[in-house]
Amino acid sequence: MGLSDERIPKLFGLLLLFIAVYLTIAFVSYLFTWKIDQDRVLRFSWKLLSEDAATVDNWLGRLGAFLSNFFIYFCFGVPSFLLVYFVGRLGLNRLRRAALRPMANLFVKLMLATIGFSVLLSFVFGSLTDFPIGGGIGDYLVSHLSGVLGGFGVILLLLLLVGLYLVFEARIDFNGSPAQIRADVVDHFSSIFRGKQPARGTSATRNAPAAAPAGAALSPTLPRREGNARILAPGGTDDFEVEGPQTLSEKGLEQLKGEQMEMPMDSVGDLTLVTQDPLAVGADNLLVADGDTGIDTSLAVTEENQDHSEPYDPTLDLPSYESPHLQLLVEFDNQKQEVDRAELEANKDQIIETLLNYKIEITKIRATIGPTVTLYEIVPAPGVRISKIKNLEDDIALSLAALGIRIIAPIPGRGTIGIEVPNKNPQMVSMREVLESEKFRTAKMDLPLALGKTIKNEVLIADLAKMPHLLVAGATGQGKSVGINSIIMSLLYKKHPSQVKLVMIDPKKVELFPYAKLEAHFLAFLPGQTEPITTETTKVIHILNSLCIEMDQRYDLLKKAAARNIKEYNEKFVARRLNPEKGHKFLPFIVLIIDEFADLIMTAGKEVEMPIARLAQLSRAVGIHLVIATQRPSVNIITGVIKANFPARIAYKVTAKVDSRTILDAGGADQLIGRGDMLLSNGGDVVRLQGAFVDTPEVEEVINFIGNQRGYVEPYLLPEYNTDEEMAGSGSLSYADLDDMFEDASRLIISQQHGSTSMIQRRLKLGYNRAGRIMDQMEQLGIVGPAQGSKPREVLVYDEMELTRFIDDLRNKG
Ligand SMILES: Nc1ncnc2c1ncn2[C@@H]1O[C@H](COP(=O)(O)OP(=O)(O)OP(=O)(O)O)[C@@H](O)[C@H]1O
Repeated sequence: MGLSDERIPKLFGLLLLFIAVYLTIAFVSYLFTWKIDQDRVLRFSWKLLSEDAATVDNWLGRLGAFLSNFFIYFCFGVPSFLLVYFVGRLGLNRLRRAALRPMANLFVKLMLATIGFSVLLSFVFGSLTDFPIGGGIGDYLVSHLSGVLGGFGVILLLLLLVGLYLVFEARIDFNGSPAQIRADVVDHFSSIFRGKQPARGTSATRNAPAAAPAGAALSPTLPRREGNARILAPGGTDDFEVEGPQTLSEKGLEQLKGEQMEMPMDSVGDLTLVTQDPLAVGADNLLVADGDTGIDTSLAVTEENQDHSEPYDPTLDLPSYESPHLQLLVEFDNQKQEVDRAELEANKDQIIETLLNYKIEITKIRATIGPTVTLYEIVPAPGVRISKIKNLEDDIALSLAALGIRIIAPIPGRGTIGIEVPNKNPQMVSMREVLESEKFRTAKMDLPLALGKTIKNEVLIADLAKMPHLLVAGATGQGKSVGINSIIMSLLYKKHPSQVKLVMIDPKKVELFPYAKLEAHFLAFLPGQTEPITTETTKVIHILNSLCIEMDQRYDLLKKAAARNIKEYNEKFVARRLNPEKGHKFLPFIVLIIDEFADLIMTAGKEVEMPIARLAQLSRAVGIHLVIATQRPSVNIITGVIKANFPARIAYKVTAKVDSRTILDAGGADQLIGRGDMLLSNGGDVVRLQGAFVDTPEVEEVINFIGNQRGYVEPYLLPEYNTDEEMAGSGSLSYADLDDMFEDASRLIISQQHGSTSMIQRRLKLGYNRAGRIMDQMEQLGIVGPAQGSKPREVLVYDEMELTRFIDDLRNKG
């Protein structure tokens, strides 16, 4: 029986945990038994282990006595406990199969701390006690240092070391008040011990964009080294000076010469952060600030229940639910793929030459190596106009003639030009590595999506809740289905079934089919629906309208709770300030996923388009978000109405520039290279990403893992949508019956969201009777609610497009 790869690190982890516990007990015991045991241990040394005659008092026997004496007496004294802590952490790390790199960092830090503390303890307490408090190493260093620096000098040295640590590692800003500085220091150390990335800088500056560390720089004036090609790992950055003075960054080259730079894929190494990435917009930039939800809550009646017992925990509905673990996903071993120095040089030369052909001189080229493409950022010579390069974009691309060249002229916010050239050996970005990344694991977003990696190898996590809807388009076979799966996987990995529900629509009946197994956990559908994934167009229309009703109902709940959005509402509910007996309930986010909406638009047109538009316009505040995908990026599918309501868009490779324009309002998607290479646009910024890859078997593993667990007894049902009722409402009314001013009056009422007859009278200069008749017609069509005495009527339609649909329907009925 062989052990699978997966189990070996776990076994190792368990062993390390055992060692950590063993050493802890032995060390604690040493504190009490050292005096009695020390003679015996020193007498026998390591022979103690085989000397049956020797007896010791250490709670863990001769081995315990030997090891604790070795570490505490001979080595580091009491700070030896820090090393035991490290062994424990390493054990946990192996057990969870997390990234190893942070462990190396932790080891270095703990080692330095151990030595530092042993010196400190020896120095301060060494002469006061017989106990080897700072250990042999601490005593040795203190005796030598005091000889050289004197006692006072040692104190100063220790203070200097502490100061250096606080300035360089903890990045404490000493400008703050003493309390603030203290809080930052405590924060820093506690985050180390909690195993988080230590907090750096002050609480005030911590959220500011990271300062850019210096990067590696290479000069093209250096001899070419083909044949002796230096290897650069993806994410590395290279500068080439074309002319002009050598820059300081030359130093970087000297340090890097002949070295092989490898970067772990789950982190952004120093090299990648040479500059604030001109293209890669971090997740924060993608987030749209919570806007006004349009609900006037000032008059709303708050139904607050003053029960301040334990907060409500929605996850207790399924208390034993276990989120899928990362081992269900495949770990790709592709860290070895690198970009060849010769490849970089050749591309650089070709770019310079091509530009020279067009009489464009440049002063500097910098290369940033991403997983799929390398970005060459060019600084044009003074006097060269960016517009000239922009105009020559197509010619330049043609001259460079490699598939997938994209020119960004200029890179937004910088006076430079970007040329992206595909790497010979593109690197796969696995779902597992993005989900495993610190960024995803610590993401505090409502609906985090791990989309892939930027040109700088940074994992990009976007919050769907803030997008707030996503349009995904691209030609067939370029990665759209994989992309949709990675979006769903992100949610499944991060969320409990009580927190998010998925409504899935799949007219092609293939892509989303496996998710049916999540029926009792993550899916939401209509009552009486036999297949949890909706495929038929008529059902799709029902489900979309049902979601509109769900949205309206949620708005009502929010209004009653005087909450502006789902977050505020749920916060109140969790704090038990809303009474469930009055209809309040915890509201999960709802994500509607439509894989291939082209077929729907083609067959049902406005009937599908309008509820999608209505949802997209209004559903954000109540936690309903849409992800719609198509492989037919033409204007009759991605209509103006759809586009206007989906600011966040993903484009995979398309065949023609016009398709790219249809999706993104910009070219570029036609120059992608496929296989998950994509552009993410969020209201203007376009970021190139290599999408995370997840294969169907992996998806199935995750689905089975969840599906085989106990789920809800009742699935999450959306409100009934009854077309008959709607028909009955307008049944007696035909288009011809409508008043000539009906449309104008309705538009007025909807735009003002104020259902008053006197307003129609006043604004449209109509008599009382006529205005009243129009109001009745509106009620019959369900545009406004019934009369409420002297109060204005409730307006039931939120936007004019919905009105257009009503009127079109009526007109078509004749
Ligand atoms: N992120 C990715 N990384 C690497 N390869 C990918 C990635 N995404 C897709 N591919 C490759 O491209 C192939 C097609 O991807 P996918 O099935 O997602 O395309 P699609 O656009 O959905 O196609 P269709 O429209 O026919 O369903 C995959 O089988 C895979 O080999």
